[in-house]
Amino acid sequence: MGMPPHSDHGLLTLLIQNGIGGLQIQHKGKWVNVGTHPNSFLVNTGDHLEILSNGRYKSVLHRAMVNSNGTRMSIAMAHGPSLDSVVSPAPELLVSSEGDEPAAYIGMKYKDYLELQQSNKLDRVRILAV
Ligand SMILES: O=C(O)CCC(=O)C(=O)O
Ligand SMILES: [Fe+2]
Repeated sequence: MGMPPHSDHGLLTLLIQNGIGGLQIQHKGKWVNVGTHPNSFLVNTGDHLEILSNGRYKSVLHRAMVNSNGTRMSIAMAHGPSLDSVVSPAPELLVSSEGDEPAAYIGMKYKDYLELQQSNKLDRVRILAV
């Protein structure tokens, strides 16, 4: 099964793949193939890690391509906060010895974020870019 370009919600996603490639990440504007390594997890950074870290860790834009070499199977395990948590940049990261750093993201309840992401309104674009 293929998947259109998106970034994951939550902090981190752990992905197990069956050895058939097809996952690609966007790096410097180009789609790059991700290899499959046996007995390993692939870890994707998610939107809420980007928000919490005030942009220090960017969520990765990725997609899954189908191919004729075999059936690709993967299991993705998302990890995020509780649904009622408001996620915003960590206050500790907004002050440093060099002065104040502006918050680059507004706070939003995780549940509301998921509803927005799942709605058809955004056509599965990267929600942080909206
Ligand atoms: O097919 C894949 O490995 C991608 C899965 C994925 O990106 C997701 O479930 O969010
Ligand atoms: Fe994903």
